[in-house]
Amino acid sequence: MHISVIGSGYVGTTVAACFAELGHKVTAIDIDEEIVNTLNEGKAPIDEPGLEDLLEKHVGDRLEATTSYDAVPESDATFLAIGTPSNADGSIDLTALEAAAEATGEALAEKSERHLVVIKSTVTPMSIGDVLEPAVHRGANDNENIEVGMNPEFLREGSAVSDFMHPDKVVYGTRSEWATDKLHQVFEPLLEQHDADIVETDPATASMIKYANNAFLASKISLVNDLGNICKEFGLDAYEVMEAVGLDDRISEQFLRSGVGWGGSCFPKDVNAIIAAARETGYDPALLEATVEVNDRQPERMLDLLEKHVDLEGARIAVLGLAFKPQTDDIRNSRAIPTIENLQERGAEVAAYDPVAIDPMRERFPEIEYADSAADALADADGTVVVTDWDEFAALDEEFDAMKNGVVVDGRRIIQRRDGIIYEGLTF
Ligand SMILES: NC(=O)c1ccc[n+]([C@@H]2O[C@H](COP(=O)([O-])OP(=O)(O)OC[C@H]3O[C@@H](n4cnc5c(N)ncnc54)[C@H](O)[C@@H]3O)[C@@H](O)[C@H]2O)c1
Ligand SMILES: O=c1ccn([C@@H]2O[C@H](COP(=O)(O)OP(=O)(O)O[C@H]3O[C@H](CO)[C@@H](O)[C@H](O)[C@H]3O)[C@@H](O)[C@H]2O)c(=O)[nH]1
Repeated sequence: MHISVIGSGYVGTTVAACFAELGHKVTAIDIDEEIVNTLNEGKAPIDEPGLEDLLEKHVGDRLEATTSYDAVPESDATFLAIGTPSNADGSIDLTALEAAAEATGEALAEKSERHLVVIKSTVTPMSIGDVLEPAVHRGANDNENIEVGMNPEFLREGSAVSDFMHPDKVVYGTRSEWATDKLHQVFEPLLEQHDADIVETDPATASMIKYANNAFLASKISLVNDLGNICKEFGLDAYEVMEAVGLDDRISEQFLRSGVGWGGSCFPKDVNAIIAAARETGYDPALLEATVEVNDRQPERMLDLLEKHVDLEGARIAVLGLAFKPQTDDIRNSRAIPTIENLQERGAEVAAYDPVAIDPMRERFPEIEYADSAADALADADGTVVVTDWDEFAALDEEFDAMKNGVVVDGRRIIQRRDGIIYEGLTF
């Protein structure tokens, strides 16, 4: 099949490269010329394990990038993977996606065969029928050959390629059997090599499945953090407790790591978006609001623990980890951001370190010190907070001896306890 993928960010680039790996011919379309040029050199515009290998293999052969929508009508199906950021009130901003949907429609106005336009972006259920379908049809001058479907994406950053190639489920949100068959043709090569559940439903339900998935996972972590805070008050180790709880199949051992909370480009945006969409109907989503509240409190709790040992006014505090999770340089909604802000409010001087995410954080906080290594950040520090669970932090040992005052507050349970440090786990 020939597939056009509109938007070459985290999702679009991964999807385009993986579709090519599955044997499809792919045209990746983005309005950003720099991204398009990078892709056409066989390089990845984002840092994801395995992505560049796929691009090197397929660019110039099955995969091509362009800023033009000309290839859209020549393709058999079009996937839209455009960002859906948050508005100030938490609702999603559909401006960029709506523009791309309309441009896709325009490119398909004269097409005489049926064509499926698939929303890959995360969008609230009502926005498909209310905004995106009308945008595609408006652009296409109501060409009746054009149909819109929804295929939510569940990949995680840091393991995007592997997650895409090994999904638990593939969701087809369509309005016709023809569209379901078309989506199945796209995913057949993947499903031949990997056994995944197929969910066939309508577009609005498909998009709600995505929100319910993320809201559930974020709430699971917030619940574990709430229980973890209680464990800490009782002098108990939440990790020991949750390891046993996770043995219950109904709960599962995944996403039970308590600590400084969840960040990234999805959980905060998506939980707030579904809260905002629910409120618009008049419903009060009390549990999801608590999910956000517990998460917002964790960085402050970490600093309260630090302040039990160190007067933060004028103190030098090492912040280990800036990315929202390991294996990525993405700092969007990283827990490091409220941690640094909070340290600054309490009068501390910050010495920050991350193996890959210093450059993006420098744009957000140009005024703080960035160390070249964890050891440099720790040298002469009055205290340390651990925000991201990078493996290299687990290997730290005598580096702690260079601290002025060896207080370590571990927000991810990654640091080995040793003589010479005063260790405080956030929930253990
Ligand atoms: N990042 C993830 O891990 C992830 C996982 C699952 C779902 N999602 C969802 O997928 C969607 C995309 O997320 P992302 O992180 O890839 O976004 P992103 O911001 O990284 O990428 C979006 C891309 O779209 C391009 N673009 C904007 N307008 C365009 C237009 N009119 N035509 C062509 N290209 C255009 C931008 O230049 C950018 O490269 C969002 O709805 C997000 O919630 C993201
Ligand atoms: O037990 C855990 C697991 C995760 N986290 C934190 O949760 C956040 C999100 O982690 P993760 O889910 O691994 O990364 P994302 O790339 O944000 O992926 C989520 O968001 C994507 C975008 O919607 C979805 O596609 C994925 O299925 C969903 O896991 C990170 O800050 C993690 O540190 C914890 O605190 N404890």
